[in-house]
Amino acid sequence: MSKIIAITNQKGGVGKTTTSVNLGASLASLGKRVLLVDIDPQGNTTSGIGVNKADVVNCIYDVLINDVHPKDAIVDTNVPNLKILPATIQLAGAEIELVPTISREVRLKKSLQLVKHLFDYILIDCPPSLGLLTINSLTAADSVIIPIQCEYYALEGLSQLLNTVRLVQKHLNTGLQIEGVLLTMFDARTNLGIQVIEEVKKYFQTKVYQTIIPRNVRLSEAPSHGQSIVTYDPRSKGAEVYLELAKEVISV
Ligand SMILES: Nc1ncnc2c1ncn2[C@@H]1O[C@H](COP(=O)(O)OP(=O)(O)OP(=O)(O)O)[C@@H](O)[C@H]1O
Ligand SMILES: [Mg+2]
Repeated sequence: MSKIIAITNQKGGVGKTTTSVNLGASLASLGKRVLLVDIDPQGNTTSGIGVNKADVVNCIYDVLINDVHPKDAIVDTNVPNLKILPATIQLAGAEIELVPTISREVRLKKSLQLVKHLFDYILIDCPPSLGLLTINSLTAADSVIIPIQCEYYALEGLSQLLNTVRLVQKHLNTGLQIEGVLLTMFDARTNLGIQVIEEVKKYFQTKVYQTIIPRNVRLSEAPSHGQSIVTYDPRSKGAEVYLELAKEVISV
């Protein structure tokens, strides 16, 4: 059975893209057929997995706005079992161009329905906003993973995100669930990180993944080499924890 998971948090720089790429590659290394959907105009997942944006013929923009079939936009990555529907800067216009279009919130859902059967997991890397691209992602998804950075302002804005999830559940996608909450960039040397973990666990309880992603320099280096951690440094702590997370995701 295939599952569409949106990796979302409107807060910037919390580890959405790092999680999309490395969870995706880890699931693929466990034999799952995975599609990454880059719906962030920054296109960090696209470049981070080694796709040269200049070579992209059709991107997610063409799928959302020009009715291009997703099969004509999906490309292979350097990881077996892992494909990507890439984003380029063209997508920056989509947020505004979608506003007057018919069924603007369900465009991604309709497109992904056409290819869902080809994959075990579809991971959508959301932009840091709650605009129409994120609404499309939440409408298309079966569930959401919310990465939360282990730092002081971590919980700020979370009620707004959860409110958006509730609104989408009410009006657009009644089946939408919270897949899990992922603590990222944990630094064991600070008390603050431990406090954030306690607070997030108090709030989300069993929804919080056992796997906590620590700060790991190899994870931050990998994208500049166009690689996931699975191929960049499979022996690193970063590779180990994302593999653990993949096993947790599969186990539910
Ligand atoms: N566990 C980690 N250890 C070290 N660096 C990390 C880790 N996770 C993410 N980073 C780095 O932190 C920065 C932000 O991470 P990332 O791009 O994944 O966040 P994001 O939520 O996708 O950001 P945006 O909101 O801009 O899309 C990046 O430079 C990334 O390499
Ligand atoms: Mg990102």
